[in-house]
Parts: sequence; C-alpha cells; structure tokens
Amino acid sequence: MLGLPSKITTCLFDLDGVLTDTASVHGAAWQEMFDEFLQARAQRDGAPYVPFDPVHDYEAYVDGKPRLDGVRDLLAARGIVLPEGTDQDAPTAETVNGLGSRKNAMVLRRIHEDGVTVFDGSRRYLVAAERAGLRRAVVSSSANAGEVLAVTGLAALVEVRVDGVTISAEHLAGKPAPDTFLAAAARLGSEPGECAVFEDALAGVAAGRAGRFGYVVGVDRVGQAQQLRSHGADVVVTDLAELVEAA
Ligand SMILES: O=P(O)(O)OC[C@H]1O[C@@H](O)[C@H](O)[C@@H](O)[C@@H]1O
Repeated sequence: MLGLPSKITTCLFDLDGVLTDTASVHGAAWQEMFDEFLQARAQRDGAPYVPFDPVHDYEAYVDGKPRLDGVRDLLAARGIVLPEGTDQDAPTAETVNGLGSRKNAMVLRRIHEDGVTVFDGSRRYLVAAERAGLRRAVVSSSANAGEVLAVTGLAALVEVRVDGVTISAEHLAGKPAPDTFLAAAARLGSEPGECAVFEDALAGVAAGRAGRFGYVVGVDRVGQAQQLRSHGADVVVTDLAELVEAA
C-alpha cells in the first residue's frame, strides 16, 4: 500500500526535510550560529578560522539530532570543550546551552520571517495515508515541531507527535538511537515491524535500522542516496510522491 510492504500499518514521519522544507532553515541557522562563535574564538586565540561546512558538518554532526547533541557533536569534532551551562543561559553565553539557545533564536527568526514550506508530495502522501487507514505519527528531534505542524496545518493529519519537548520531558535518547520512533510506535499501539520510518537524515535512517522497524524510507533532498542506504534505508526516494505514483 502506498509503495510500502503489506505488513506496514503505521507511518512514522520525521518532520524537518521530510514533511517540511525546514532542514535547510535549520542548516542556515546552525551555520550562522557556529560561524559567529568560531570566528570570535579564532580571533581571540589567534588561531585559524575554519567555518562551519553547511553540507559536511551539518550532515555528519547536527542533522536530525536533538539541539544540544548537535552543539556537543560539532564542538567535539573541532576539539572544543565548553561547559554545559543550563537552559537558563543567555544566547550570548559560551556554553553548550548558550550556543543552543543562540541557534534557536536564529531558527525562530527565520521561521517567522520566511514562513515554512510543506513539500507538496509529502502533504499528498499524508492525506493518502489517512484515507488508506494507515496510522500516522511525527517523530522529530526539534523542540519547535509543534509550532511548525501548527503553522502549516499538518497537525490535523497526524495522530501522535514525539519531538524535542518529549525528549527532554521523558529523558529519551535522541536519534540515532531508536527511542523516539519506538515511543511513537508504542503510543499508536503498533509493533516496530509494522512501522515504516521516513527520514532524510543519516542519524534518522540509522535510528530506523537500530529499532528494527519494518521498512525505512530514505528521503534524499541533497544528493546523499548512497549514504542513506548505507546508514539504514531500505529504499531511497527524492520525494514521497514517488511512492504514491509507484502504488
Ligand atoms: O533546535 P530544534 O528546533 O529543537 O531542532 C533540533 C534539530 O531538529 C531536527 O529535526 C533537525 O534535523 C536539526 O537540524 C535540528 O537542529
């Protein structure tokens, strides 16, 4: 059904980059925040300034992960150790939490100024999945997922949401761990083997594989089909409309 194996009853959709064109918005905010931080640090230390690479650094260290994991993993890759701080830290604080809230202010500014685009093929897929009686959840690392679903009107097409807010409240491990997808499946009363995971991030398809889900659909928006496959995708499409057409 809808390009999925017959055992599949449930669809677990990532949000940013799968349903909405917001992976690029997050990517731009990460780049703005890290470049500001790395440049100031290089100037202070008299060290060479190596900017954030919006393709490689984003995909390898940040994409699909909860916000603070993204900060920690990029800093670790650069050999930078900062204090954790707390969620009360100002965006100017040079702490993991401070850099996280600096990035969040930048992403919210972009979402509000530029708006959010929904991929047409994804909206059509969600509508077709609802009509076909498939269960539907959004599983996102973003703490802003609720707002994005609300402003796009997608909330009405989704039964369950597990997001960055859930991760903090329930102390779940973020992607590439499978815990957020497993939590969404459990809320819908579905077994992992009955679920299809839809993901554009390498950390996300890896979570799909780690959770032994029934089917992992890699959504390739940036030309990384081979890496999506090697990290866990059973099939790779460039748009969900391809699955509807195949069906
Ligand atoms: O900072 P937020 O909105 O909580 O989002 C965390 C992460 O959420 C993921 O969905 C995105 O792929 C990442 O780019 C983003 O950084």
